[in-house]
Amino acid sequence: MTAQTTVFVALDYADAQSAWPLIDKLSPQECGLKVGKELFTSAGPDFVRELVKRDFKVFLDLKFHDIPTTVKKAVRAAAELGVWMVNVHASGGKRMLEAAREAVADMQNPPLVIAVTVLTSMTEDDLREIGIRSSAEQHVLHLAQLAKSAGLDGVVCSAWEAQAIADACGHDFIRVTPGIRPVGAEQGDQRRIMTPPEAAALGIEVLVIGRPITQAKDPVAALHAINQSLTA
Ligand SMILES: O=c1ccn([C@@H]2O[C@H](COP(=O)(O)O)[C@@H](O)[C@H]2O)c(=O)[nH]1
Repeated sequence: MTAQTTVFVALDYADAQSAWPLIDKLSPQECGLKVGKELFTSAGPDFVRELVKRDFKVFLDLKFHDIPTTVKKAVRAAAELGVWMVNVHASGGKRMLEAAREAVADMQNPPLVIAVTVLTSMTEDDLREIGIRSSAEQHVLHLAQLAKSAGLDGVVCSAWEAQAIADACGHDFIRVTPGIRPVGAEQGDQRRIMTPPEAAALGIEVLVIGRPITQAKDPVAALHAINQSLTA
């Protein structure tokens, strides 16, 4: 792992019981943990609090997307779990993004609040189907600048757009990139993908990696190999 690139393991398990065997073998020094919709819905807030208690940096990936008041309350509830980072969808608009920021403004140790731009599973054909005519990179940049102007800390994007975001939004605007695939790993439903060393070479702060680790024969060895590849 380089000084600035950290792997967050996406714990996309059905329930806490299925997730603990891997978590018990991991240390907060070698990775952060991402809890998404499936595991949070089944395992709940106490599971997240336990990860925080074990000193893991937790990215609670619930991608809130609703009216500003609802998002503000949801972000606050997520933040009070003690997590390191929470997120919302940038396409909820500027007032919604500002509400997300305001939700944690009075906290002593607020989580980072970031916005999802264009899902890494989406192609330009997918964007056209939902009425977006610009290229994926242009749309990601537009949403990243909107998130920046609303005072958010960074964005979820694909590694393909990471350099353009740093150029447009500055180097302290965090880029969180799923869609990371070691050479030979199955692409699955991801479309805008990059290898871990290529992404680290771009200085990307957070690499989110799920199935290439969790579905490996030896998930801990898979994580170690990825961390090694970042420093090679
Ligand atoms: O644009 C996005 C936003 C979030 N994700 C999440 O990241 C992980 C990726 O898992 P893999 O198994 O490595 O594909 C997953 O939890 C997604 O919900 C994303 O992939 N893309």
